[in-house]
Amino acid sequence: MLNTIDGLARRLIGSSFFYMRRFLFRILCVGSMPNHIAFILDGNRRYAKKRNMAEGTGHRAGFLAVMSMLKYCYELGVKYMTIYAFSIDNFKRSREEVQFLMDLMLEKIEGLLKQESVINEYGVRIHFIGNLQLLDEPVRVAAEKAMQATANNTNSNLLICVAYSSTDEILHAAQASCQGKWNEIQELNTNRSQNAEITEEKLELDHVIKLVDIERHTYMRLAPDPDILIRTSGETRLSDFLLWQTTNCVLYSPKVLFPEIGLRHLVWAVLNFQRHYPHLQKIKKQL
Ligand SMILES: CC(C)=CCC/C(C)=C/CC/C(C)=C/COP(=O)(O)OP(=O)(O)O
Repeated sequence: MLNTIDGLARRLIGSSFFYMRRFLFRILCVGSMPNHIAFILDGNRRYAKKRNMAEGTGHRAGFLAVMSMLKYCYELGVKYMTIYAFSIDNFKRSREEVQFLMDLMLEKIEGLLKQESVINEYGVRIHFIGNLQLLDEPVRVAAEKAMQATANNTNSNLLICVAYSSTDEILHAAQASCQGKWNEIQELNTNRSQNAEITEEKLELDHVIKLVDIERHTYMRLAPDPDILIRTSGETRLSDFLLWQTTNCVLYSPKVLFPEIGLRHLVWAVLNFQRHYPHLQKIKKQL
C-alpha cells in the first residue's frame, strides 16, 4: 500500500516538473535561441572525491548529467549538443584511469543503442568527433556502429568529442586542405594549362578559398559553430576545445562540478546568450 502511494506521489511530482519545465521553456523560446551548445565536462573526479566515493562514480554521474542536458536541449529545440568526453591529453592519465574511461565509454555507447534509450526516444543522431584511430578497437567499432545506427535520426544531434583536441583538428584540416590543393596543382600541371597572371584579387580570393577549405576538413564540419560553451567547475580555460569554432561563442562557467549541473544552469546559460545576442548579430554583420 505504502509502495503504491509512494509510486503515485513520485509520478505526480515528475509530471508537475515536466509541465513547469515546458512552461519555462515556452517563455525562454520567446527570445533568440541557440542552435548549438557545447560542454566541457569538468569536475567528475572532484565530484566523487567530495563525496568520498570511488573515482569512477564521478564519471558515471557525469554521464547521467550528459543525458539530462541532452533531454533539456531536445525539449528546448537546440539542434546540436557537443560534449568533450575524452581529450588527446587524457591519454596521459594513468593506464588504469584511461582503461576505466574506455570501458565506461564502451558500456555507455552500447547502452545508448538500446531500444529504450533517450537516443531512440528522441531521434538523436550521434556523431563521434576526433582522431578515432587513437581509440582502442572495441570503442572505435562501437562508435562507428552508433553513428551508423543513428544515421537516419533527424530530430537533433549529439556530437561526442573523443581522442579530440582542437590543435590536432586544425593540423589535420590544414594537412588535408594542402593535400587537396597540391592534388589540384598536379592536375593542372598534367593538363598543361597556362598559368594565369597572379593579381591581388586572385590572391585575396585564394586566401578566402583556403579558409573555407580548412573549415571543410575539420572534424566538426557537420555542425554550425556553437553559440554557447558551458564549462563547469568555474573554469574559463578552453583546454584545446573547439578553438576554430568558438570565435563568436558565449562562454558560461557555472561554479558547479559537472555531475551537479542542472536545469537552472542551462536556463541561465541561454539567458546569458540572449543578453549577448544583439551584439553578436552586429559583429556577424560587420564580418
Ligand atoms: C559515451 C559517453 C557520452 C561517455 C561520457 C562519459 C564521461 C562523463 C566522460 C567524462 C570524461 C572526462 C575525462 C571528464 C573530465 O573530468 P575529470 O576527470 O577531468 O574530472 P576533474 O576535473 O575533477 O579532474
